[in-house]
Amino acid sequence: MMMEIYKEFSFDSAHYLTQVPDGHKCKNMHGHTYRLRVFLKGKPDPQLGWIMDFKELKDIVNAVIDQLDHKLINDIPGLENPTAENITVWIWKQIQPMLPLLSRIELYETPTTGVIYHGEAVG
Ligand SMILES: Nc1nc2c(c(=O)[nH]1)N=C([C@H](O)[C@H](O)COP(=O)(O)OP(=O)(O)OP(=O)(O)O)CN2
Ligand SMILES: [Zn+2]
Repeated sequence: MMMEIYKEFSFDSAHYLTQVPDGHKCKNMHGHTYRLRVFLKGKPDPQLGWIMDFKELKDIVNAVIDQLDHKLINDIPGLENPTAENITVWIWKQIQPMLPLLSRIELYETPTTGVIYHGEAVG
């Protein structure tokens, strides 16, 4: 029985976009309360009755989010142009090696804007 589980996180960060034209509002430093949903896909273990312990998932993702929370994201190597798209791929690359069942992440930059990413197909 295949299922998806998810856990939601949030972090508060500052950023500015480096590649937008002069005059674009996002060239100015500003902040967001980002919301992140991390999805895992798999079959529940018959004994434990779960795909993965939410607590274990929380600890893995929080260790990565701690690098972003209350930071200027532009200062982080690889995130010099921190669009929602680039932050999403960065988070995926950080957590995927520890989460083999990772199926999708969703990053919401505002209540009305976000990115959904399924990773790159292997091969
Ligand atoms: N494709 C993308 N477009 C934009 C990004 C992005 O990361 N990817 N980022 C920004 C800004 O950083 C910021 O998110 C502003 O976005 P916007 O939706 O304009 O935010 P508002 O809060 O002003 O939106 P309202 O719906 O008007 O309140 C811009 N674009
Ligand atoms: Zn922004």
